[in-house]
Parts: sequence; C-alpha cells; structure tokens
Amino acid sequence: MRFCFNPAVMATVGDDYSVQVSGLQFSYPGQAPFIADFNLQLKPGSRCLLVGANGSGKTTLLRILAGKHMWPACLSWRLLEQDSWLCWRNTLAGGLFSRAHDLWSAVEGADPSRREQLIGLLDIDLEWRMHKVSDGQRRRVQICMGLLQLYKVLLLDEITVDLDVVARMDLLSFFVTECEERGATVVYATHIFDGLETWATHLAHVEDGKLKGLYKMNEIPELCAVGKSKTLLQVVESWLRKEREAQLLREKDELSRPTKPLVTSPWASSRHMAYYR
Ligand SMILES: Nc1ncnc2c1ncn2[C@@H]1O[C@H](COP(=O)(O)OP(=O)(O)OP(=O)(O)O)[C@@H](O)[C@H]1O
Repeated sequence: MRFCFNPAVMATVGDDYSVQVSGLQFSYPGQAPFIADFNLQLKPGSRCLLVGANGSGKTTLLRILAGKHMWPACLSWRLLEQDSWLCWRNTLAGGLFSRAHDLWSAVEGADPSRREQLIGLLDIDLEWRMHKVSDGQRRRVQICMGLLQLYKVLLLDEITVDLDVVARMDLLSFFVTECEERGATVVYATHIFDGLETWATHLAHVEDGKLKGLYKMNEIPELCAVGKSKTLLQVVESWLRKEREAQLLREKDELSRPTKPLVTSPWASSRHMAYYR
C-alpha cells in the first residue's frame, strides 16, 4: 500500500515497504487542514500500534489508508496496491436475521481450511442468529468474515473492545503468525494496551493529525529500561498527559493575550443593540 503526495519523495523510496505514506494531507470538507505532512513506512511483517488521544486522527488516518476518504484532487497521489482490509469498530456483521453460516458462505474464494481455523479460533457456532447473539459474539463473526480472505495489510480500528480476554489474546497471536509466516502488516489503533508490549513491533504516536513519532518497540527507553521499565499503558499515559498539559498551557496563554480595546462610546453598537449607520 503506497500513498504519496509528493512525487519527488516517491521516487526516492524503495520497494521493500508494505505501507508507504509520504506527505499525506487531508482536511474534512470546509475545515482547516487536519492531517498534514504525514509520513509512515512499515516493512512486511510489522505490527504497528497507532496510539493517540481521542480526536488525534487515528480513525481518520486508517480510513484514508483504506480508501474510505476522498482527498483534495489538487494533490498528486498514488495508491499502488489495494489489498488492504479495514476492520471497523462501528460495523457489525450482516443483516439482523442472518445465520452466521449464511453470512460467510457469501464470501467468495475463501480457503476452507482457513475458514475452519478461524471458526475454531473465534469459537463461532454456525447456527448463531445475528439478532440473538451478544455484541462480542457478533464481533467474532465480523472479524472472522474479514479475515477469511488473505490480505497484505490489515487496518484495525479498536476491534477487540467486545472480545473476552481469551478471544482477544488468541486473535492477537493469530496476527503474529500472519505477519511472521506470510509477511502481512498490521496497523492497529487502540486504547487497550494489555498484552501489547510484546505483540507490537512498532508504536506510532499521533497528535493533532501529525505523526509525533514512530518507534521500534525494542528501542523505546521507558519500555526497555532494565529493572525500572514501564508498561505500555504507563508510557502512553505519560505522553498523553504531557500533550494535555501543553494544550492547557496554550489555551491559558491565548486567554491571557490582550484582546481588542473595549469600545466605550455610547454611540457604538453593543451586545444588546446594533446600529447600522
Ligand atoms: N466526518 C467528520 N467531519 C468533520 N470532522 C471530523 C469528522 N470525523 C472526525 N472529525 C474530526 O477529526 C478529528 C479526528 O477524529 P478521529 O475520529 O480520526 O480521531 P481518533 O484519534 O480516531 O479518536 P478516538 O480515539 O476518539 O477514536 C476530531 O477532531 C474529529 O472531530
């Protein structure tokens, strides 16, 4: 998957990346630019966590990478391969009255042995009716359907929220196997960090639509410090707290700036009365 908004950069980047985003820009209609000069490069086999505060742009970025958002036509861009799959937290599988079995019998070209493996992994009962199952069971069916077809890049937006801990850990192990044996790449936006220290290979920190940093997990000093290492949760919490404090300082600074002098003339318009002269 390659996105390049700057042909000069594109020419210099090698082919050995499975995700290549260079100079990405994006604005929501009628709004100021939100994603600006975003660059991300990942090699096959990478498992990259996308972390950031609420509203920092993780979902927006994943939707752009999945081709769900349009971008300004004035920018030059190239999307070379469309072999990614986005699993979206807000979509649940299928029509309300479908049986689990009917839902994925519609998925063409799925390898039967992969199907059996996923059904076992996610402990799915083919007789489940989608309107009579729990959110977590419905989520399992959705994930299963998405994973039936092989992919090179998998984009996950907080999909494990409804899963119990066994299903979550088994699914994460499955992704490791996919990355190690097939060279798949996973980009996973989440706020749940349990068990991810050793799962991820990379950590991408997003702040206000910008990539604040892309780190290899084994090179993050706080995670690796012998004897006093922090958990991923503590590391991300400290980053986000710093961001929040900096934002509060900026807001305080703006409030303390002198505003325009107050108009004291009795002939001027006021909040309660306007004069058109
Ligand atoms: N359809 C939209 N139109 C305009 N602005 C939007 C739209 N969707 C999201 N935004 C804005 O874009 C910003 C980033 O939102 P986004 O959903 O990408 O954040 P996020 O990092 O995924 O947040 P969260 O952790 O809460 O899921 C937010 O300020 C949000 O208000």
